[in-house]
Amino acid sequence: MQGLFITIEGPEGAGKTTILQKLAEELEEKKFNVVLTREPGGIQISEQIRQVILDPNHTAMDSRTEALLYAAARRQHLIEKVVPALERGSIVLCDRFIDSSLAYQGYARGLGIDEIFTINQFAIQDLMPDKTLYFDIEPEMGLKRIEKHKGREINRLDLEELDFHHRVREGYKTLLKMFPNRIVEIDASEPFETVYMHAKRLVEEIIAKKDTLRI
Ligand SMILES: Nc1ncnc2c1ncn2[C@@H]1O[C@H](COP(=O)(O)OP(=O)(O)OP(=O)(O)O)[C@@H](O)[C@H]1O
Ligand SMILES: Cc1cn([C@H]2C[C@H](O)[C@@H](COP(=O)(O)O)O2)c(=O)[nH]c1=O
Repeated sequence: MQGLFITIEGPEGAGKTTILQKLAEELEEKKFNVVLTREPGGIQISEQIRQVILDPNHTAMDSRTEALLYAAARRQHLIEKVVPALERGSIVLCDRFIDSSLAYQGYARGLGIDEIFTINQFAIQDLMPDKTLYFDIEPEMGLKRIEKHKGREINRLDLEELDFHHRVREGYKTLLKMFPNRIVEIDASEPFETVYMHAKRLVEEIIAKKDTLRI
């Protein structure tokens, strides 16, 4: 495909959404076609699935149901939004993708990284990101940031115990070892400008390797 598929990953409150928004604005100013989107969500059907998954009242949700719902939301979002954008030659910046399922459901919930990869393979049919930026942060620091973030809804996964959030981070560390060529780590505990400049430099390097992207 003509475009570039970049995903951004990390525990809660790492700064993914804020940095992606700024990056997208700057790339658009430089005349790139950018599609900024998120998972679960990004299109109507997947946003509705998101509400079901993340509703804090849904405490009875089974872990496998949760994993399948994330994969279903991913499938629809990929087919309706990501693939057409890549075919048009856009840069797709996606806030979370398959690695979230591998870290949260596969590792932290204990369902198994390989098992979760298999059900997701049915959903994505080999369409993996070109590059993934992993924002690393201590869960305590990330959770403190989202507590302070006015207007940020607290969802069902935010409410998991601290141990769960530590396992999520361990899960991501495992993925870094499994996919060393695709996933690159950024220290997200640094001040905002430092994290932003690091992410921006990496994205510019990725773009420079692909010369078909400018409008
Ligand atoms: N490097 C930083 N230092 C301090 N605060 C930050 C930094 N980056 C982002 N923030 C602030 O932390 C809060 C959470 O940021 P953001 O929503 O971007 O995180 P996130 O990784 O998308 O979180 P989640 O995945 O849980 O939605 C926001 O209030 C944001 O302004
Ligand atoms: C895609 C995906 C996400 N999750 C979790 C990670 C977060 O706790 C929420 C999404 O909230 P955010 O504010 O948009 O970051 O869902 C997951 O467990 N598995 C996934 O595949």
